[in-house]
Amino acid sequence: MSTPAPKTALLLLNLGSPDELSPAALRRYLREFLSDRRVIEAPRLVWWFVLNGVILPFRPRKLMHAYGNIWTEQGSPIRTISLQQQHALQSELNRRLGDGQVQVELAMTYGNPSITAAFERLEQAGVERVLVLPLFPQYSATTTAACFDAIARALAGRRNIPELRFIRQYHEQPAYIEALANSVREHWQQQGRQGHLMFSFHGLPLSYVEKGDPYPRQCEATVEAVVRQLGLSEQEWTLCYQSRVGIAPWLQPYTDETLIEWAKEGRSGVDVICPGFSADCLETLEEVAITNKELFEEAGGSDYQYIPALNASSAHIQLLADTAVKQLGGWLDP
Ligand SMILES: C=CC1=C(C)c2cc3[nH]c(cc4nc(cc5[nH]c(cc1n2)c(C)c5CCC(=O)O)C(CCC(=O)O)=C4C)c(C)c3C=C
Ligand SMILES: [Fe+2]
Ligand SMILES: [Fe+2]
Repeated sequence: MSTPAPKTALLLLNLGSPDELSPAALRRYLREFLSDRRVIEAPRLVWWFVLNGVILPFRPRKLMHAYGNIWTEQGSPIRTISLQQQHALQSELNRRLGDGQVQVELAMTYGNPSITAAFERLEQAGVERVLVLPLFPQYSATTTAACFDAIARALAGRRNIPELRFIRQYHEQPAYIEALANSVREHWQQQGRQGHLMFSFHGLPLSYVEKGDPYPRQCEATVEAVVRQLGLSEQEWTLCYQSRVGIAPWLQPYTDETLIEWAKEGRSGVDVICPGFSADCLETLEEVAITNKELFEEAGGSDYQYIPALNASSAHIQLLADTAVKQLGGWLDP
């Protein structure tokens, strides 16, 4: 009889969200998130004054209203949806590989459930091999590499660390492209098709890209593949970047400014999809689906629709399972 393979886990990572809807919880979350050097590259001393003197005293109160618009009884949507993804993926991997072959865990880079707590649970379960899947399809140092650093920090000082594999990106994976294209087609069937399809991605400071972050090239590759599948002409789609913070230039064109410009030009009818967000969150549900719609309509536009993220849809779970299984090669019982 051969010895069974060491126990294996799949660790899903997303960005994180405040624990509760209160200024104190928001401040705690923002402090952790915006203290990460992967996210903010400004000189430390300057940033310390900006964070403690400008951002933390004022932004939590402003964000209370934004989060209040999307908060549910279960809490923040990104956390609820990520938990649904974890459970659905656990069932799918049990079905594909057999019960108990791979334990699926969830953690957030910032806040809870924390990466440290996830590794503690895995250690208690006797897991010796961990495949890490950051739920960011397009690689960026600000997100994917921040996950890597957070894992290293969580394991620092441990005597026994597990064997690790790390998935860097899946922006061009055929199943991802197909899931996005199908979600657009389904939306068109159910809600009607608007004249233009906008792809809106979270932005990045331009200086990060100039220093070598490949993120925008990967966003472009995703969009090119999806529009090819949908058979769209150049005039039927636009790629934009949203959610900029601060006064430095970020990736352009900006989503909000583009929408206002279109509305002023008398162009109406736009479907917006956000392929970089694997779960709906503040930036999609509040910024894109509510605030940007209001901006568009106030500037004279009409017929604006948001296409939900892939979330815990069957197509999404299948593609995440495919991605994981491919990377688990050699780790499982034959
Ligand atoms: C200021 C720097 C920021 C960079 C760089 C950045 C990159 C980046 N972020 C995401 C995904 C998400 N960001 C979210 C919220 C959010 N992002 C920033 C700042 C930067 N993000 C802030 C300050 C916040 C908090 C809200 C706000 O103050 O506006 C979220 C949503 C979390 C939630 O609770 O729902 C996600 C998801 C990506 C993918 C990305 C780079 C590619
Ligand atoms: Fe962000
Ligand atoms: Fe935002």
